[in-house]
Amino acid sequence: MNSPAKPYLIAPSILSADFARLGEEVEKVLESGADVIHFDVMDNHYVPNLTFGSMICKALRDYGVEAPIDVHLMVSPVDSMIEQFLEAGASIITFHPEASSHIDRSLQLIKDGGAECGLVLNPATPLHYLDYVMDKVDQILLMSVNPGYGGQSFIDSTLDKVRQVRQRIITSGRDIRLEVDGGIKASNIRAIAEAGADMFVAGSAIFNQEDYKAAIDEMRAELLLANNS
Ligand SMILES: O=C(CO)[C@@H](O)[C@H](O)COP(=O)(O)O
Ligand SMILES: [Fe+2]
Repeated sequence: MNSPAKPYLIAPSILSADFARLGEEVEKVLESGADVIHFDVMDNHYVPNLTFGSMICKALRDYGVEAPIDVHLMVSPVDSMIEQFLEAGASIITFHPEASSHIDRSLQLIKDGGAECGLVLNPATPLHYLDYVMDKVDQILLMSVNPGYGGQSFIDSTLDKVRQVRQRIITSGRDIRLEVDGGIKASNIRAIAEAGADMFVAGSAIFNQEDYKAAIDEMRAELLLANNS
């Protein structure tokens, strides 16, 4: 059985939003039914692209955004960025284990700062990174594209990985969210949910549409059809 323990969460990635109007974009996507704001931090070192830092996260909080902000750190090293994002009001912070020298310490740093913590595994990153942290993580993020850019195609081998991680979560007996990120759209979200995911990042499939609500509603309709029994 692949049944997730929590309702499905849709997390638009602001990487595909209009940065010149970021506050309005975030407001609009939340009004359109988004559950969480996914915040992609890239450093032109761990990944070959550069986005935004903690000041933008703080600016969104100051603008009045109260929804959970899910910070996906694609940076190396990670610990100084974790501290900055804790101060900036991040709700969830995930990082790539190969970008941290001391994975357990980085996870504990996030927890001690009052945020939820998790690891991100790239398409070719093995699951063994999860072996000794299942008692600690609140969330596991499986990348379904290679990190660095929005608008890429979903890598199908992720589905098997999702099934395997769902089994690990069930075995752990803990309530750990399983998030998938990259190339998600209405046409594939149901299969990803049926494999065991319960949190879905979508950037281009939402922000590249005229009507954000229609895009999110279409994804929710597909999720309602997901058969997890
Ligand atoms: O972390 C990343 C890319 O590195 C993602 O969060 C993307 O921003 C998702 O964008 P789409 O694939 O949905 O357009
Ligand atoms: Fe992301």
